[in-house]
Amino acid sequence: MKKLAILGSTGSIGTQTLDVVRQHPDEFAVTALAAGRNVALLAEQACEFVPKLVSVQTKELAEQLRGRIPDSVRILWGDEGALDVATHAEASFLVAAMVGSAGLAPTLAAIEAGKTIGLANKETLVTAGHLVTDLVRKHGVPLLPIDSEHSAIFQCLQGERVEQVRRLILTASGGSFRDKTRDELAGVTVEAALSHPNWSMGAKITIDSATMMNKGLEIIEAHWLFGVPYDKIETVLHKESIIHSMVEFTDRAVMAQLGTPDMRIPIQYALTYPDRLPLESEPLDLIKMGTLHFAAPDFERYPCLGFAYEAGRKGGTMPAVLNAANEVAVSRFLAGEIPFLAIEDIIASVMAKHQAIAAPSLDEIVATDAWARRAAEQE
Ligand SMILES: NC(=O)C1=CN([C@@H]2O[C@H](COP(=O)(O)OP(=O)(O)OC[C@H]3O[C@@H](n4cnc5c(N)ncnc54)[C@H](OP(=O)(O)O)[C@@H]3O)[C@@H](O)[C@H]2O)C=CC1
Ligand SMILES: CC(=O)[C@@H](O)[C@H](O)COP(=O)(O)O
Ligand SMILES: [Mn+2]
Repeated sequence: MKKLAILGSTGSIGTQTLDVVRQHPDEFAVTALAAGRNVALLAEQACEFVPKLVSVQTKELAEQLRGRIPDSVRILWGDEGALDVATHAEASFLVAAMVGSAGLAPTLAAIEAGKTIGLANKETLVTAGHLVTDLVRKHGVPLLPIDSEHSAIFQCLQGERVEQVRRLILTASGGSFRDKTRDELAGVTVEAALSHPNWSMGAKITIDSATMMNKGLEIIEAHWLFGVPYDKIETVLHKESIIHSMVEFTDRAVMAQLGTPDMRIPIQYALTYPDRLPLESEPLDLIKMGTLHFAAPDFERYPCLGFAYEAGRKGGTMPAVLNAANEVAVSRFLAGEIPFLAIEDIIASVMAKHQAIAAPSLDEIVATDAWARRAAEQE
């Protein structure tokens, strides 16, 4: 029985992880759950799975949970609560599915505590890729990708040697505005931006998908997960999201992983790796699909892709700045404060003001993240 802790249990990845657990009650148990503000859903989850520990963002929210969940479930809150969930002694596996760089500290603590990490929270690797990968090596813990593209690449690399990789090819749907020109983007609404053509995901990643910053973050994520340099990481527009990514090897053989767009498949693969288990999910019907489409990404149409390559290649604290500026800009767009195209302007402007620090410590990353957030708020 694998015992799980989940950061972000009330989100899109968190709830789909619990769906996988529901399908395999003899394989998985839930030990600890951390959520943000959704007390009602966390209470339901706690009643259903009866973990040892739950945590929410504030003390007030924790008080709202009391009396609504079994007495045996300990209730914590805040950063400390999330840290205790991530490092709970009885859990061997952490599903890191909080959104944003808030997931970094508890994920680092879980690695230090020897937990296997199922990583959905890509912002963690973008912000502090060198620290996460060094710590994973030091503690000998597996870091298993949940992000669909990285799970695909990970599956394509089974039994292969990374030195024999010619290219990683990340597929990109193009997001909610893929059929619009840049001029048409000026007046788009939050509601339209939140309508992803293929995936049902949290609000932040759905906006990232529309700006293609999601693919930019995924390029940096792939660099750290697979140790492949940026000039060997490419993207291709693939509007059906059926091929989840590809690897080209030195002999020009290309491996691809395909499937219906259902995140429970990569989530379950991380949970069961190196085994596989059955999963109740829509089968892929290529005959019904008929055709799959591919196109080159246009860096003028999607400047965030270029920002991500620039930040990744510059390294040091620059990816943390890219990420923090993006997080603030996306939340300002979601709040109706700025237009869609201002997201890109804010990121470019904050990056231009930053002098990257090489090989930063955690304290330097945390300080830089805070600086970039303030700068992005003031733009
Ligand atoms: N959704 C998807 O299909 C995919 C997501 N990812 C990545 O996975 C991560 C999660 O995405 P997704 O599930 O879509 O996001 P959601 O917005 O759906 O969920 C985010 C989760 O994090 C919780 N949370 C947010 N802030 C805090 C905080 N400060 N402290 C504790 N908990 C917090 C939320 O709690 P609450 O709702 O209770 O406030 C919620 O449980 C992201 O990094 C995303 O990029 C990667 C690939 C695919
Ligand atoms: C499901 C998943 O992994 C997302 O990151 C998804 O890939 C977003 O789609 P696009 O960024 O390709 O629009
Ligand atoms: Mn992805």
